[in-house]
Amino acid sequence: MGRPSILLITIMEKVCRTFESNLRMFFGTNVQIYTAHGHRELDIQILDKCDLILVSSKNVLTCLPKSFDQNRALIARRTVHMPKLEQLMDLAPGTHCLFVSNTMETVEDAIQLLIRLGFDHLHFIPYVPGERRMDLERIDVAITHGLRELIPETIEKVIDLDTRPIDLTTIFDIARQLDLPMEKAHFYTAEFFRDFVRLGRNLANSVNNEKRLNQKLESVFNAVHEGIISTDEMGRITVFNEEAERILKLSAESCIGKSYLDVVPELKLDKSIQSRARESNQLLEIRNLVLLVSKVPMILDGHLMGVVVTFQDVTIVQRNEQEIRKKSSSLGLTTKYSFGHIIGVSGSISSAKHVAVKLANSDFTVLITGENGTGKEVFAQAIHRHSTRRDGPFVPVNFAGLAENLAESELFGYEEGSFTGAKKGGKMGLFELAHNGTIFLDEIGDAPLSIQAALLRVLQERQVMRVGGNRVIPINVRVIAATNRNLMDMMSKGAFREDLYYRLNVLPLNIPNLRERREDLFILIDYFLHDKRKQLQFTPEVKDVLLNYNWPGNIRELENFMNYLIVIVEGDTVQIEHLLERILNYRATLPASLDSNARGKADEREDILHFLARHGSLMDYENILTILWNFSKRQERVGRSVLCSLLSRPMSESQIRYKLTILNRCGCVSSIPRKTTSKNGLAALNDSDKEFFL
Ligand SMILES: Nc1ncnc2c1ncn2[C@@H]1O[C@H](COP(=O)(O)OP(=O)(O)OP(=O)(O)O)[C@@H](O)[C@H]1O
Repeated sequence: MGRPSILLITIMEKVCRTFESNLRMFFGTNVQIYTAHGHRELDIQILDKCDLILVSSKNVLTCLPKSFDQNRALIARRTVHMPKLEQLMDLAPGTHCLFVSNTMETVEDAIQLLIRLGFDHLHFIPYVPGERRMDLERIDVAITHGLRELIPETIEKVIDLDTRPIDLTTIFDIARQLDLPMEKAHFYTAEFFRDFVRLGRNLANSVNNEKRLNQKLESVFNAVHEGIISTDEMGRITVFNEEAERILKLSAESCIGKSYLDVVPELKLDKSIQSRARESNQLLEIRNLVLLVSKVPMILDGHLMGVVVTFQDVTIVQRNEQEIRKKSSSLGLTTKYSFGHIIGVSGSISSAKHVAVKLANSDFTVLITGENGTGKEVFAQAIHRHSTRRDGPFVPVNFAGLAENLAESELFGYEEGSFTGAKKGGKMGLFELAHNGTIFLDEIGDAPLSIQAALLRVLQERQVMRVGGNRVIPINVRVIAATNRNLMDMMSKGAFREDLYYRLNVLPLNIPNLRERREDLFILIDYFLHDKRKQLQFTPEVKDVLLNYNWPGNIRELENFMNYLIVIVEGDTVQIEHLLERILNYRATLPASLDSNARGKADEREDILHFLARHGSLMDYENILTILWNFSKRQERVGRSVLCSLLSRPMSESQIRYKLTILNRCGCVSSIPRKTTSKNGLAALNDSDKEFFL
């Protein structure tokens, strides 16, 4: 007996080839295979002699001769090429898919199979060219099994699932009918299941990726300061973030999955769903609140996927705005100074300026050190103004003036009801206020240890949590800290955290004190006077005193002193008597040699002359000393007013007072308080008037 024979009859040649290769894989050479396809005449002899006729569809049967015994024919059940299905997985629910084939039977059969395989979220539209006219306008994609040529040209996106192979059950039917061995069955089944597993794995991966993406999106939604509700195209709620829960006082759990009409019908989303138009900043009254609402329809590949609604409580928006406005003016969130305002030509200030410009070009944390009033804040503002954050806020915080119990809520803000006295609606912290700008932590050395720990956390994590809150708020701020204290010293005493110090001291900048740049003194004085539109001259003596004063309050002290002079000087010249006591009486440091006995008299004389010359005109000193010498010869002492009257070059009382202080300081003149007689006749010591002698 010969091999059993099968005649394959299909309309398309491609289908015939696929069937042949499917049967070969399963039955190998155990069957004789004949093929017939298209509208070519059928070889009746072959039709008669074959044991089994396998046809691709019922339609084909109608083409066979009437005499043909239909019991010998088998209609092939068809499956789908599994890996090709992946292309359908990216299609959004509701996508309009034109399913294209050559017979309606094939189309319907293929659609049924896809729906059974789980693609029931797609909207399939059967299509056989020429069968009926249809509007192809709303079609998103055409799907076919290997018949691309039948797809209308107007459709751009095409998914070809390839010719459908013979289903496994048909293979088993053939084997049974022809009594064929099943030895290769496992190849076919293995192939089939391998594709299936691969498809499943890819599907699982994409499900996992989607899950991860969803988790990320969820945390983004929850970090946002606005309520967010998202629905699908039917108006069913799919997202309900934490802020939405807080504003509407509803739990996400009780809302998700429900129609928005059952939860917040006031949103009136039907209009957005129908019109697909976005609506921004509508004021809606919902659950006794006035909300500022925006609705944005989500459209993907021309399909409405749902609507995203964002909203804020208007009272809070207004309060925040007011708070920001208030803060902007009271805290001066805008800067006053730039590098142009930093006056001085000395080497030390020029090099500090030079370094600061470089620091401004980076975004790292800066630690500015320097004495009181040297201009640390001026530098901080100039750095901010010169940086890429110049359009953002500059928020100064002074730790010296911040009470420990309020520091945390001031810096990080608080939520409503977090402590007694907390404002309704909570409050934004200074770090939040400085978002996208610079925060200036002034007098950082005065920050209590508890706040140092909190600051360290913020600097490390770049996010804050309001007092009494449970969500983290990401912040993007540049930190500039400043101090006049010796942080190293404080660290060694445990008063300043080492880890915080190293977080702050990324870019150090030291501002010189005024004593280190005396050459800038009169440049600064001119600047302040010019700024106040005042012209003042300084006598050489006054200049000398000012140059020798130690300016412990630095530029701030100098600026205040200029303001004082502007008020008290009546003419246009500053005389010695205009100077403040503390400046006048400042004990200029004597040369070390004057205190030492080790050096000879000549050296000593030289040093004294040098010292006197630095504190005024030597001729004036000579004039005073000559008068005192004449009195001393008679063993007499002399008071300031008599001395004044005897001078050949006139000097004012305060000039005399100053000169006598200097002479006294270098040991050339001695003084004792003058004895006066009081009204009751008793002798009294008058310390304000002294008598001088050599
Ligand atoms: N180089 C400068 N040029 C002009 N004015 C300056 C300069 N430096 C400081 N000033 C002025 O000196 C005053 C003190 O400056 P600033 O407040 O920046 O000092 P500070 O070092 O931050 O002081 P503190 O340590 O007390 O906080 C300011 O009014 C400022 O106008």
